[in-house]
Amino acid sequence: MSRCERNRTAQAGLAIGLILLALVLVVAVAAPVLFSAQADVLGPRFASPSGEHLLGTDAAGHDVLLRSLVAARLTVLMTAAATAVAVVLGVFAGTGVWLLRPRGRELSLRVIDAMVAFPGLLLALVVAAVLGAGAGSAVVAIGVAGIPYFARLTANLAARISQQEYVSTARLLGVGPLRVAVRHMLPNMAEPLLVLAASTFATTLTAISALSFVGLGVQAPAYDWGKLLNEALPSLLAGRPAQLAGPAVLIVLAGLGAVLIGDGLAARANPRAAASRARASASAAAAAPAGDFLVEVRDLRISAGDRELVKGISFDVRDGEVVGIVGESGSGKTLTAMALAQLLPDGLSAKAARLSLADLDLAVPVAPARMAEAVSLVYQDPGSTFNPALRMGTQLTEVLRVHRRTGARAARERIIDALRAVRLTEPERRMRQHPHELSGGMRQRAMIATSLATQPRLLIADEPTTALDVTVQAEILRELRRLNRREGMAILVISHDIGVVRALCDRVVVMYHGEVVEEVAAADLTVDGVGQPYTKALLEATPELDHPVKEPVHD
Ligand SMILES: Nc1ncnc2c1ncn2[C@@H]1O[C@H](COP(=O)(O)OP(=O)(O)OP(=O)(O)O)[C@@H](O)[C@H]1O
Repeated sequence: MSRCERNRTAQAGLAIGLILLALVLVVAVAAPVLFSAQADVLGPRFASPSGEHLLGTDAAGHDVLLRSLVAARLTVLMTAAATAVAVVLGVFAGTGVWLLRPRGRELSLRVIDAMVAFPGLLLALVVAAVLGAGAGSAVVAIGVAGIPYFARLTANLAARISQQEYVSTARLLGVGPLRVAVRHMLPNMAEPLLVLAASTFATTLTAISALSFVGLGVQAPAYDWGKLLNEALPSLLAGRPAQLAGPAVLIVLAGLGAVLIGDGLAARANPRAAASRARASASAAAAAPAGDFLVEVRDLRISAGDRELVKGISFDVRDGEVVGIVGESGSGKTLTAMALAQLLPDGLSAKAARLSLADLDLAVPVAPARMAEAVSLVYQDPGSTFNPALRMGTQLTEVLRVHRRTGARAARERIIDALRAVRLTEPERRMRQHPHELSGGMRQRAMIATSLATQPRLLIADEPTTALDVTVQAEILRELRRLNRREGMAILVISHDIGVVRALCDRVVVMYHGEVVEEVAAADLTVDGVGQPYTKALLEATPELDHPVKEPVHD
């Protein structure tokens, strides 16, 4: 079956699932109102199916069909409650795990893994036995047994989403972990959590019914489908299966509906396609600005355990200067920038003889609010820079609202001004749009605008044009250069493309295998001007850009 056919089948399944579950819900709502009294009327015992009693009667003389329909409400309520316990507490636990420090997180994940490996129904039986038989304890027991599954999924999703650039951006902006979790992470987990919730509804239904069937769930005179199955057992053994049919068919229909909905939702889940990459190129000349060192890096070493990834590099950035770090993939450019932004991934450690930004000592943890004032980041992929679940306006104004305590209206006006400054068209409309409604170039302009909002001393641009269409690249580079001139803000540009850094930068640091091999003025970036064979090879592999970036700036 082709992928397209599979998708169509899943969508048809979703529609059937929704219809089935809707029917069960209608029965659950209406049947107790319409048939409660009739379902309690006693007729002949063990009557066979007939026009009067379509599925016959039970040992006490109750109409089996009416009791099955009436039992829908209690069964669905218990199932929904137990599912809600599993979802809410599981998501809470999984998010909490992500908020812990790495060691606590690791330990908690191992505990969750062990609980997932423990059979859920066995755990539920233990909990139900401890709490005593009853509908309430069945809900708690089955709900508790479901918690580890949601906790593990949430923790795994949180680990993945926390690597997204919009989360790093929020962290750099000083947004607290709880707010990051609630605003930026949970909305992006909704889809997989919904899929798991739908299939959990089905397993919870059978588990709740199983508990009532073995006598640990609903107690007489109340009844759910599991209890009706229990009562039908003697009839089944006596060769009268009809009594079983009502609850059994309804359990299957409700469970099938939930499973089909889960499958349909899973098929609709549409993982974001990786952005296509293109290469930029450029040419021109620039004057090297002078001034005090804004950034000082001395003997910076970044390690993963005992593996050294950045091996004692040193360089400086002056106030107002545009410095490029160039080198092939894996040479340590991004890690160097992340060390400067204090955003190194877990498991990596940095030490340096000196690592400073203006008066901030970056070798020790700096309060996020101060970091947010000092550094801004522009990432490679403008598609993943923004949270897809939030409107542009909400996220663009976040930095001002969190740090400057700026009111919503004033923050909006400032950001609209900033969007105008980076020449984004129709800024008011953009604020109302979601990230996917903007082109890559627009999103990158918006990112640059928001990174200017705190008037940072240093802007780190990590491959700012790599993911953009080739026609947009030169525009964005020109925009960065213009802002550098106008705002006097220093920029550290990370790129594997020597053409980009030559076009944009005053000075270039060339990295190779975690070391600085050469530092050279951008004006000297010619095959004859550089000293190292590695830099020459990079230059020889670089095409020229048609449009100059360092054109005069007229503002
Ligand atoms: N979290 C991590 N744990 C372990 N190793 C890592 C981690 N992040 C990066 N590395 C390794 O560190 C080295 C430098 O990575 P870095 O991302 O700084 O390279 P880069 O020069 O920016 O490359 P690219 O242009 O591909 O992003 C690479 O070998 C990479 O595999």
